[in-house]
Amino acid sequence: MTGDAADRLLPDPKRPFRLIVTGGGTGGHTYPALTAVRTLQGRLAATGRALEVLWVGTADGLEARVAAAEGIEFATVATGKVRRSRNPLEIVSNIKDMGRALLGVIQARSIVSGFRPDVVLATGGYVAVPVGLAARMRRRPLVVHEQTVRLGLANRMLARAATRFAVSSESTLSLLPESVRAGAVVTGNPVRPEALSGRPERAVEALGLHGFDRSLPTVYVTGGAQGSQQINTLMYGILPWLLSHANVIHQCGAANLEGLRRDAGQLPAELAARYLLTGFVGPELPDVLALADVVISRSGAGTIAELTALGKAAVLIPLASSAGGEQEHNARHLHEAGAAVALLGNVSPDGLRQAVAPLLADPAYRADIAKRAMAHGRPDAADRLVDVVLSVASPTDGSH
Ligand SMILES: CC(=O)N[C@H]1[C@@H](OP(=O)(O)OP(=O)(O)OC[C@H]2O[C@@H](n3ccc(=O)[nH]c3=O)[C@H](O)[C@@H]2O)O[C@H](CO)[C@@H](O)[C@@H]1O
Repeated sequence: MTGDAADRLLPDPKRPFRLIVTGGGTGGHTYPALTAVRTLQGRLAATGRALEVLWVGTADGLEARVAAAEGIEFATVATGKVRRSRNPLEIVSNIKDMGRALLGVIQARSIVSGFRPDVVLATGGYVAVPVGLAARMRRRPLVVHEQTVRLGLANRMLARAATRFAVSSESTLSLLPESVRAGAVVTGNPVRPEALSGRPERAVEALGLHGFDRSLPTVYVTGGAQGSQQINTLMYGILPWLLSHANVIHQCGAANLEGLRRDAGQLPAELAARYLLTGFVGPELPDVLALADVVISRSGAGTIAELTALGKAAVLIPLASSAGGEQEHNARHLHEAGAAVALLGNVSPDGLRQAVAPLLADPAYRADIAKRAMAHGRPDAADRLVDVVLSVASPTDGSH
């Protein structure tokens, strides 16, 4: 949709567009929400219109910190976790949580009535449930977005309340109730715009990678936001070999950094010069991705969205216990399309070495996988989601 469409939806161009965004708990729910907000803001600004945003989340979730850092107004509601258990102790917790969930709905109703949003955008996590239900009760348009191929519990609960249900992958459509599927739309998973515009040289400067041998390929190893002990262990099984063929940036998770630093201290100096070990890659992430020729990674939804939007050759080692096996699904799906190399089941250091070696040795093979990966990317996912938000927008008439 263009700015013209936004004009049609908001007869009074001076009146700011009002959005309630809700979702959080983890980065997976938080960052796509933030990207959608920023994209909507940009689209409205292009037509000279302001955006008023209220983020409804939990005080201890990542979304509270992100909203504060971005200067987004923030409100909290009570949330309750729903467990499926017959354990008597858990039943007591469940009753308490149901009470909190009810309180959350009452609080959310009052927030929605007070803010009078043109649209409510929910991106998953427990907190999205009361806010989504309140949107329905107050008859405000509700857009629900699912990031992963499997439906999260919160989104399953909200599916029937949604005005439009947006998913990141075609394969999720069949999991939606039939009545919801008809109006569902595949947008992809919004990738923060800066992730797509990294520059290799900036990574070298910012991270002090002056010992890297630029005639060799660079491998970025990542275990997702928390790091992965499985990937760390595999890496230390192949590290001297890997460093004799490549430069390596290894994101190991903040909690694992100290222990691995001691092991890295054993590397010969000429190999150590080509190795950067870090707990978490912060604002340099886009530049690190730009520098990487090969990525060894978990297959969480956010990472997959970035790697495919950019077109990166990747070896994927899914987290076996991810909800509904979604990481395994992501990895297998790309592997079957020749768009990544997936290592499933019990992975050995030798298995990893055999998967990585041809990617390092053969730039044409690497480029082919990268090209196929890119065919799965949706760099315009945030724009598509914003299209959906604008298409359901209904100006409030003050009667709610
Ligand atoms: C352990 C777990 O429950 N994982 C889930 C979690 O993954 P998790 O949040 O770990 O992984 P995702 O791949 O979704 O997102 C990670 C995000 O953090 C960024 N990043 C990562 C490391 C780093 O050092 N710096 C950095 O900025 C990545 O670029 C990416 O944008 O939510 C995802 C849903 O979205 C799910 O698919 C995963 O199964």
